[in-house]
Amino acid sequence: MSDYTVRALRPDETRTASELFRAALHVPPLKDEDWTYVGRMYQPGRTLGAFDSELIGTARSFDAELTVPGGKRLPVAAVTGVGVRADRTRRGVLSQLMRTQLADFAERGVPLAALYASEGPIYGRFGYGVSTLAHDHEIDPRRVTLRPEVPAGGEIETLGLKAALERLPEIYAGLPHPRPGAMTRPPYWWPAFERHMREEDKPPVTIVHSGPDGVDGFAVYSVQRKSWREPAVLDVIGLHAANDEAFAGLWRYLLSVDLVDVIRAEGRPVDEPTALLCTDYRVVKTTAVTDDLWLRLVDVPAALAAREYEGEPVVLEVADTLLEDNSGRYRVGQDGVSRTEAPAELRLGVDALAMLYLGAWPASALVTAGRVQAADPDAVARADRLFATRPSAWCGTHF
Ligand SMILES: CC(=O)SCCNC(=O)CCNC(=O)[C@H](O)C(C)(C)COP(=O)(O)OP(=O)(O)OC[C@H]1O[C@@H](n2cnc3c(N)ncnc32)[C@H](O)[C@@H]1OP(=O)(O)O
Repeated sequence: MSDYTVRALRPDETRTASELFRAALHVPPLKDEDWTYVGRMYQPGRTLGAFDSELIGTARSFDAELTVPGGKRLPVAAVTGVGVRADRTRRGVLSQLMRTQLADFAERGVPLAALYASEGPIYGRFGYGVSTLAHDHEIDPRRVTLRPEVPAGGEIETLGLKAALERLPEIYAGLPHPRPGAMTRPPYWWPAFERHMREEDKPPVTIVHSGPDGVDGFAVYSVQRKSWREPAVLDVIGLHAANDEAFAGLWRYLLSVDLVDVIRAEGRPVDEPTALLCTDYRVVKTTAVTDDLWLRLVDVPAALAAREYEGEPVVLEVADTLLEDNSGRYRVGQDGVSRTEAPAELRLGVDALAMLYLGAWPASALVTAGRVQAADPDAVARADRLFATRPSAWCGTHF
């Protein structure tokens, strides 16, 4: 028996939860003036607290939608704000918070949950798997020459902080986000973005791209230089483009900003062709390949049925120790998904299923790593084809 309880927090308790979470991340508590807007990111009823004599752990979530292969958007519970007090870790507090949270998502019929992980070993045990990957790039802009066929791009408008905060929610919502893993940005997301924008020493700059049909892309960046003796770094905080002209136009601008020694663009899609814009492919260095979004299939049959597939069917046997209703065999094919009594061809945990689901990992790689067991070796190539996706999965909305 645990000597603590877990319950949903009242609105007047969320600031204490924020302080606990920030302390767990080694950052100071928010000032009163910041809390006035940051407090708005707490969706009512969605912050859990673990208590013994006082609050010792917390986790929260907010509602959004996630694009799945084929283009449908499914409800997703975006999980964040997870922290346990340093003097109460490794005694099961997070596990209890995660179990309570997942049971709540399942009861409310939310098919997916997702998060960004602070560390790799934490969330697999709760059924989350790395379902999108990202590249970190570093570019020396002085060495870049764009290839002659790169589109000219359209008009660029620069927005100050106030205008950016007012206009970006609508601009983001108006762009197509076709990649599997793309997420909507509901009102509960934007206060954290505002906090990030206000936190920077040098206020970030927003540029908006317009083509013949109006606004079709934007980027947010900031330039940091510790002293005049040190290199100036332009950090691309976000870049979303609806078409090739907008992608080229935004990069043309970023590459032309003066007094910049290094451009860093972290967390970009793995198939984004930034290097292909340049005459010298090597000037765009990939400095890291990282996990982007971790996904959890809360309702396996609903989530499997919502995406599209191509090719011959496979029979998967899924094991889910936390949400037992998900366990069982599924025939997955381009003609649909159904539960089946047919023999299992591939066996996997619900965390490995999340890694397959958006197409980030081929089934064959998961078999090689022992994450999927192939009862029928022929099924591996079929699963590779069935779950493959283009363009590559990417979320690009950190929370
Ligand atoms: C989505 C987000 O918000 S990401 C931010 C997550 N928060 C942080 O990283 C803040 C700092 N860390 C913490 O607050 C805590 O250490 C937490 C939340 C990561 C873990 O909380 P705990 O209450 O210690 O986790 P709990 O005791 O339930 O651990 C469950 C299991 O996970 C393991 N585990 C938990 N955290 C870690 C970790 N960081 N590294 C490796 N293993 C871990 C435990 O050893 C335990 O394993 P076992 O079941 O085999 O014994």
